[in-house]
Amino acid sequence: MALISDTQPWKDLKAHVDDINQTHLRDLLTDDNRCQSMLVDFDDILLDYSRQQATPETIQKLFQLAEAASLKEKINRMYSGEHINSTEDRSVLHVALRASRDAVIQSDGKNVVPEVWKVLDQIQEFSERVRNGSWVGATGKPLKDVVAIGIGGSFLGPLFVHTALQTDPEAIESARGRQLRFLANVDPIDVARNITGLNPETTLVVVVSKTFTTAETMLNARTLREWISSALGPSAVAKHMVAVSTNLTLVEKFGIDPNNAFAFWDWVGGRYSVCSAVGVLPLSLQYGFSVIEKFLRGASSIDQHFYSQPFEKNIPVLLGLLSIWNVSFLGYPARVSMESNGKGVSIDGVPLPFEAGEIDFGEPGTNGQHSFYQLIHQGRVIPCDFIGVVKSQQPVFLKGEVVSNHDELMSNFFAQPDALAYGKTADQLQKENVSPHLISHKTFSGNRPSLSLLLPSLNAYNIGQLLAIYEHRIAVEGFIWGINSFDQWGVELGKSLATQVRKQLNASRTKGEPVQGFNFSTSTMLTRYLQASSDVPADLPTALPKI
Ligand SMILES: O=P(O)(O)OC[C@H]1O[C@H](O)[C@H](O)[C@@H](O)[C@@H]1O
Repeated sequence: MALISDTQPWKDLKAHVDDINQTHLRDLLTDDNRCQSMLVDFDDILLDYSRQQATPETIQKLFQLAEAASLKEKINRMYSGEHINSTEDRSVLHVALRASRDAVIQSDGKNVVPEVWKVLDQIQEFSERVRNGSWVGATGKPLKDVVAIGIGGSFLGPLFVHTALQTDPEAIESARGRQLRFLANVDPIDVARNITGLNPETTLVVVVSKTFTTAETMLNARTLREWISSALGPSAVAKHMVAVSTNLTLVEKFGIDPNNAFAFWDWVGGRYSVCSAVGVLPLSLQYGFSVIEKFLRGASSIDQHFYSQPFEKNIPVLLGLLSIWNVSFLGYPARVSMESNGKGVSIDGVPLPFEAGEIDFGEPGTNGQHSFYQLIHQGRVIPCDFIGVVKSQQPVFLKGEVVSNHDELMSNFFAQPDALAYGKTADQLQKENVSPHLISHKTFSGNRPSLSLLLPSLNAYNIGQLLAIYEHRIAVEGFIWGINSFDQWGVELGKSLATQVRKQLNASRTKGEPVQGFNFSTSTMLTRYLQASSDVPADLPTALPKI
């Protein structure tokens, strides 16, 4: 049960922090050989990590750490379907979701690729029938709008891809006349926002839930089932609701025809499920299967790259190692992560004596410049990823402007990393005749790490690549830290406490039972809430948003 922090390479890196603290990015960036060695080119994607607080020596030491953590073996074990998610005794095979039809990927002695393609073929067929109007709603009208109900991994991945594709020329063409909306939050306001302007007669609801038990999703699903059946009669549900789940028994119990259920498997983690029917079904309904197949191919290209490239040229490995360096050695707390790596114990349950996992935030375009960049330039040190695209999805040129609108955007992409790295010294400011009382305010320390990822464009294929790069980076970090990036026990406690509150609210409203079993603060709040909302009927009548 050795921890990675007990190994020599970890200790060497700890000692190396002092060397790095003597450097400044301003100086490191003058070394062209160093910078050249920190560029990686793959399939027209360019990674530049020269603005990391690292020297080639740091990178070598990180490779030694990777060796001590048996990174290559762990990657191989993932691809070969071993149960690396040990706390749930499961394989971790989201790479199989985008493998080519003839690939062989085993889980529990069985090649899973044919099952994957069976569902993909089913999605292709179904989405084409809906899109070409041969599958119609209960009143004979084509279903042009889709509401995908799901939360967490059953929402965020598909939303990311949808957001990126919405402005892609090919995707726009194939989505003409159609709408895709996502209903995640359980707030009734979100139901109201979602159904505004939609007609049940022309709407298809896709219920997306790995377990088919998530409280928010199931309540939203029952709400939209009511929305459909109160408008079109209960038999309309069969034509207007389909499901994506690993639990097909519960899908049937809910009242959805098993023929209209799209399966996936317990070897797909919720957060890694966008390439399963979770994402592929709603996105194919909106954009057509052929566009989404390109997205899968992009992800697959990174899967092969991650599996086969040596570490020096391996984008997800480099990103993962640099994250480890920033979080566990330089002590920077933020960057990009999802629930996967927010752990306090190793995969064997040993408390970690170092920080693992980062806090994730970001903004598209220059929105960040106008909100939180002040903090990252002069306040806390927060390593940044800048993701840029060479070719805009929607170029705009205005006569008389100095540059195109995309060039304007990209000016910031190129400038910000240098602003963070170099900063601005008091000396420079004096030379510019800045008044003495403003010098300290206008000084930028610089030496703030970032990395840049330049993609050729943002079409479905590149979106798939971007997704897979970030998925695999998380895995690399988890493999090195020795944590399980594939379970999420940390979200369970809140859910079970909510169950206790739900029971109390029901008992108080229906039987007038006093609030009990909670601490002083929660009891006071709950009592206040119940008193102030005593007009909520005990026996709930059906009432949908009046919008
Ligand atoms: O897809 P479902 O079973 O409804 O789960 C939805 C979400 O629930 C949990 O909170 C998990 O932490 C997420 O990983 C998951 O994506």
